[in-house]
Amino acid sequence: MARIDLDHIRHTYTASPKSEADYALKEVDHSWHDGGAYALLGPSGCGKTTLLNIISGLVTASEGRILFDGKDVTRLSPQERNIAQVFQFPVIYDTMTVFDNLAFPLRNRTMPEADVKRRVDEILAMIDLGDRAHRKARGLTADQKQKISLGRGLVRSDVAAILFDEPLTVIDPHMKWMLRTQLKQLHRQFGHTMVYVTHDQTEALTFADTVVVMYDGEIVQIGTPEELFARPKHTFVGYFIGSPGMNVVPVTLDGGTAHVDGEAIALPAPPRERPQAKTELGVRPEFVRLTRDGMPFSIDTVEDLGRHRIVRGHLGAHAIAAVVPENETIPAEPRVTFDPAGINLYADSWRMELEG
Ligand SMILES: Nc1ncnc2c1ncn2[C@@H]1O[C@H](COP(=O)(O)OP(=O)(O)OP(=O)(O)O)[C@@H](O)[C@H]1O
Repeated sequence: MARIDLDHIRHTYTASPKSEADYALKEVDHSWHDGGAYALLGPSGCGKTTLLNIISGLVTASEGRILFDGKDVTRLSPQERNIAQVFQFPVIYDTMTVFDNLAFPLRNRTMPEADVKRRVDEILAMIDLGDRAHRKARGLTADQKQKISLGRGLVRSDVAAILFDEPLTVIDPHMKWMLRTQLKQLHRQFGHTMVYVTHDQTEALTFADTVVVMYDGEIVQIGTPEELFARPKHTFVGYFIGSPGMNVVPVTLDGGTAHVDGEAIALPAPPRERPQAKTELGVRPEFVRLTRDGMPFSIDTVEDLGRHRIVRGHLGAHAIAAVVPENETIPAEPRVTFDPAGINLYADSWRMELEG
């Protein structure tokens, strides 16, 4: 397994890029530690696959270097980098049996047959295909074939990293949950460096220790699921992670107070700098309280999810969502307050540090 250093990587698919907008991947300069479980999370087109393919060697970055354990692998092929990669759709040998598909990467490296059998049997149990081991892959369903692909990615324990590109797209929802849990267990057991691309926050947050959130060709935050929830560095992170996402309202600032539509909101502390830029206040629905005192609030809808309700309404012209626990009553004429512990401030979409 390897530490991965992304040294000032940039990538463009354009022959002669003229501006930053021509880069599918803006500058990435990070170290990912040996044995880490990383998820690359972001919407379609934000550059996740480009970054993953740069790590695997399927794409050579236009600029910068990539190092595995300090060794420059920028110009090396995926085989030379010793990487396992699992794609969105099955990549298997249809005419081979399930067992032989899984054994192939091991036999290629001349592993003794007894060890091949032990390892393949372990993986077959994990992907729940033990009873089909000696069937040809050709006759299997799409999700069974994808499980073989996943198994092939996991079968070797001597790879530098295992890369997954939306590997569970064709798997049915229940199996998805099981495989994700097993991947996590496997990671704990063997400590592989794993990088997992997805646009699904549940998949990212349950799989990874560290989530890398991408937006428009840029990494906007790298953090634990808890950090992304409590302190989104960019309004996009607040909006993209969480269900519903963070409420964001434009404010003007006056020391330790934010003003929205003539209403004053006490901040936990004044911001360190005086921003010239567009300022916004972000508060997750879990920190919005519906009370009898506070700012005027009109309710549009109440959605009962069993354990809590999601109340959507308006503070002046601004849409606000609140999560209300099942055991709390919603006042007949509700007003709204924001728990200071959940308040974040943003200048031009980037989080501002507060004093103290
Ligand atoms: N081979 C290519 N040639 C030209 N442009 C490309 C190529 N591959 C990707 N792009 C462009 O680069 C940008 C990033 O694409 P990329 O596939 O890396 O994003 P993504 O986050 O993985 O999206 P998705 O989830 O849809 O795969 C997009 O604007 C895409 O159109």
